Amino acid sequence: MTFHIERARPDQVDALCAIERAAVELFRGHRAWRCYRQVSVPPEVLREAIARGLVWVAVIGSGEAVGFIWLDAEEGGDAIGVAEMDVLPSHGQRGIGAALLEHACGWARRAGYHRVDLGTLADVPWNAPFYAKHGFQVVDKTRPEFAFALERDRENGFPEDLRVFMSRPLPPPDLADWTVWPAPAKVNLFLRIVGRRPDGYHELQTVFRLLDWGDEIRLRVRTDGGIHRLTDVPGVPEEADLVVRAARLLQAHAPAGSGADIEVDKRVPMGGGLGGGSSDAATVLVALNALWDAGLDEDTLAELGRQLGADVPVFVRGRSAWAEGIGEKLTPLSLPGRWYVVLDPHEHVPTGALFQASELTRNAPPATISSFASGETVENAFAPVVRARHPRVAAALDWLDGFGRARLSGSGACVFLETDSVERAEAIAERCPAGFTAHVAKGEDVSPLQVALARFRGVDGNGK
Ligand SMILES: C[C@@](CO)(OP(=O)(O)O)[C@H](O)COP(=O)(O)OP(=O)(O)OC[C@H]1O[C@@H](n2ccc(N)nc2=O)[C@H](O)[C@@H]1O
Ligand SMILES: Nc1ncnc2c1ncn2[C@@H]1O[C@H](COP(=O)(O)OP(=O)(O)O)[C@@H](O)[C@H]1O
Repeated sequence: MTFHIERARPDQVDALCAIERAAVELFRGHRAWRCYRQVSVPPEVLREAIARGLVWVAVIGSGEAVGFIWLDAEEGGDAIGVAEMDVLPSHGQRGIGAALLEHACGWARRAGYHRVDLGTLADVPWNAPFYAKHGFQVVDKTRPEFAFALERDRENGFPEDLRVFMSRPLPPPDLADWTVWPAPAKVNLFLRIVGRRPDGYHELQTVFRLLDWGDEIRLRVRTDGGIHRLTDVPGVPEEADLVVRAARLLQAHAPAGSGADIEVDKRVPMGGGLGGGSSDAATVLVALNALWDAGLDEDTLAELGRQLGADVPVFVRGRSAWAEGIGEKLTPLSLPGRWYVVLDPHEHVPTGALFQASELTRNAPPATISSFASGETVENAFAPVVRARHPRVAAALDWLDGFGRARLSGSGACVFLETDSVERAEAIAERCPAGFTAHVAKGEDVSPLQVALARFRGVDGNGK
């Protein structure tokens, strides 16, 4: 039987939960059975992992998913964990688990991770012995990174003596092959327009909150100077794509012959006010600067970014920030830990046209960081204009307003609500009306791109 491995889709969540339930049946009679029977994969958490590209499925000819692997980046640092791997018992013994494991480890290596960790059972042949065959070694279970998992085991009554933690070191990524980079989305926690420059651009004040969710950019260095985008982005021709424009802009500063193949996994809605295109461009600038050994400093990269779009510098610098000017004068902020329900009304709002709207308030009195921090300043100058012109966005704001204070991000069309806990954000997202799409994302002070860059730098220790 042939199968292939691909990224899981959100509509496969139920099928994957069913695979997990079926796989657990193999533990009947084992000491872990009682615990496995009671605790199952939370679908909403799995859905969030799928949205972050951390789940892969094995699919057979009929299109049926028969196994999956789920990586968990929560551990932080240079390691990534295997949260779950299951294959339908009816499809066991066919190398599907091994292929899923290799696929996920290959991705982790290309993303610059140094190690894959997992927790499993010592005495079950398809657990620890299987992983040992695939390069994992038992490690000290008192290591701090396993404390949380052990605590959960205790709560769930899991047989602690049979629990082992295993690690597989990953070789450094081959920098001449594909490498994988995050391009996080942002929301604007408020947005005020305080003036207009002679060139027509608007002076604004905003707070950019970077998120832990976004697009994925894959890069493969070329030595013939070619810049090629290998994936289609609907509505964006190759030459107009900000990833291609960013690479070309950087080329002038890179060693002769520097080129790249580029793949983009678009997850962030385009023209949604979440800065997806700007973030893609920033990721290309930052990652190719490292891969090409171009040696540009952050200020120079941010200036190149500004030439591509007002929102690009914040993604290059990679800190949630208070912004002024056209969005390029940035003061990093350390913001409280918050989660966001981001609602996509599936509407395209043209940024340029909104900035030209005659009814836009463009002479607001300047706000201060303290008025923002006190919660007094949360409005978005575009919101009344977008509400009046785009009824779908107005409907999304009204629905989300039912749970708290909904806000527009940037010039829209996406709207969001800030919450104190991931559980509350997920509970709201679960109730998302048909016709809108909800995403749950965590606010980050430091961009996942900077975290990835640090991982890659750690690979050879010389700043590459
Ligand atoms: C409104 C914001 C808020 O974060 O975000 P989005 O809604 O795009 O995410 C940004 O200011 C958008 O930045 P970005 O999308 O990079 O804008 P650009 O490509 O530079 O400009 C698009 C058009 O918007 C207008 N523009 C943009 C920024 C600015 N400060 N003043 C402007 O007048 C210009 O007419 C420009 O032609
Ligand atoms: N890689 C890209 N991803 C998304 N949009 C892109 C890209 N390259 C160019 N664009 C163009 O930039 C526009 C704005 O994109 P985006 O940054 O996603 O939204 P926003 O500026 O509203 O936050 C899109 O409508 C698209 O035409």
